[in-house]
Amino acid sequence: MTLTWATDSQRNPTHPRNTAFTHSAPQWGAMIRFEHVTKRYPDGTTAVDDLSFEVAEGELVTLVGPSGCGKTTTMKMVNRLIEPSDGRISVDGRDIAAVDPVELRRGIGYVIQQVGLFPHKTVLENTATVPHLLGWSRARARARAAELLDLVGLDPAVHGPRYPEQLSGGQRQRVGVARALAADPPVLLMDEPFGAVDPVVRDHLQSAFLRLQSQVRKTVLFVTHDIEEAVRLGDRIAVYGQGRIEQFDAPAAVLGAPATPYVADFVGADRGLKRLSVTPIEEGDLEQPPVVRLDDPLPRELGARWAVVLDAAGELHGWLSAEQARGTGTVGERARRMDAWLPLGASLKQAFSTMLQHDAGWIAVIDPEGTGRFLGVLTPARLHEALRRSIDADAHDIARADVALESIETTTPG
Ligand SMILES: Nc1ncnc2c1ncn2[C@@H]1O[C@H](COP(=O)(O)OP(=O)(O)OP(=O)(O)O)[C@@H](O)[C@H]1O
Repeated sequence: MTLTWATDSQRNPTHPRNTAFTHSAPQWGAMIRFEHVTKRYPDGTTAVDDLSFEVAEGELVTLVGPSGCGKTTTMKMVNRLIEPSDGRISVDGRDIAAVDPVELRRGIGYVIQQVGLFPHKTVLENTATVPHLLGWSRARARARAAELLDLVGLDPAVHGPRYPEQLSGGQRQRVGVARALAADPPVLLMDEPFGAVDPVVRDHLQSAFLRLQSQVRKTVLFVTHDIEEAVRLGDRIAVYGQGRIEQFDAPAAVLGAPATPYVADFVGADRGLKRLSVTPIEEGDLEQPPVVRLDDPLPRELGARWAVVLDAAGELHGWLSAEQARGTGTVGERARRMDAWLPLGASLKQAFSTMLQHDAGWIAVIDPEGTGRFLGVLTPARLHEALRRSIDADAHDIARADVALESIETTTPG
């Protein structure tokens, strides 16, 4: 499949997604900028109060907070479904007050909880809606729609001809995402898009969306009231109090150093556990067990309780215990399949959950680039060390920031 979306931010080492535990503002260009934005509704409610923040190009920012704190109002001001009472919002450098709302919305995909698919149109037709409106030829719009369905994990041949009511809730949300992306908008607004599905489906949708975002690198504002979702998806998180942002920071920083007692309370006492979601498995976390090949003769002595079994191409096949190694024949005749594996860069939470799911004492870690190359194994002890590393690194960063601040204060004349 060939996609024409911009992916420059993917290669940019200063991009927020590529710099772990970013505390500072992004160095990449701002795509969405709020400057002193206030929204007062006619009945006197101040939904958003003097809000200023920036979202970098290709960055995914989650807006999280309790019901009624102003998240949806913030989001709807970006595509001018709601007009601010005060302040200025710009998208890609243009003050949106001066942009025709219809033109503005062409560059902004919008995904909401109740997907709002047209019931009398097929999934493929639904997905092709915006390209049609933009005047694309029928063939081009349908080809694009098929490509998008594939990208969100639906088979265009199977699901494309169906009607929305013939899909599950999770599948409908995927169509909603595909439809929002169909005209290739640089900006995506997502308002609790996965709020109406059960936790298991939600988990799948989040994983699928993260994979998708790593390919398409849209600038995303994502509203949720679920701190776990905010932490898992966001490059940075805006934690809302009443109409104001209490903290705007990388997930690890929000978990590691809540800026106010309100944020600490919102994040919850189990924030150490939530940290598992934002700490990736790194190569240095892996152990190197003995390795044998599928067509090797059984080695008799492994020198360990088990060994990893690779196929001729070096891809993970399974494992072999010390007892199984003692017979005669080839490794392939005795090896067991290994289902507990993850790509490098998956979160420690995924690692922990995979261990539990497969009742495995360790998990294999493979190359994330799709080659399937075996890199090493993660054990519970190493998982614990990785978690400690993450906490220590954060404490160190925060201490460093304090030192930097002190030295500015002490060296500033006057
Ligand atoms: N049209 C309106 N008129 C008056 N007040 C409104 C209007 N729309 C929203 N509000 C109020 O503005 C505040 C912020 O609402 P908003 O929908 O932005 O919150 P939210 O954080 O998205 O909440 P939720 O998570 O429940 O969707 C709330 O107090 C809400 O009652």
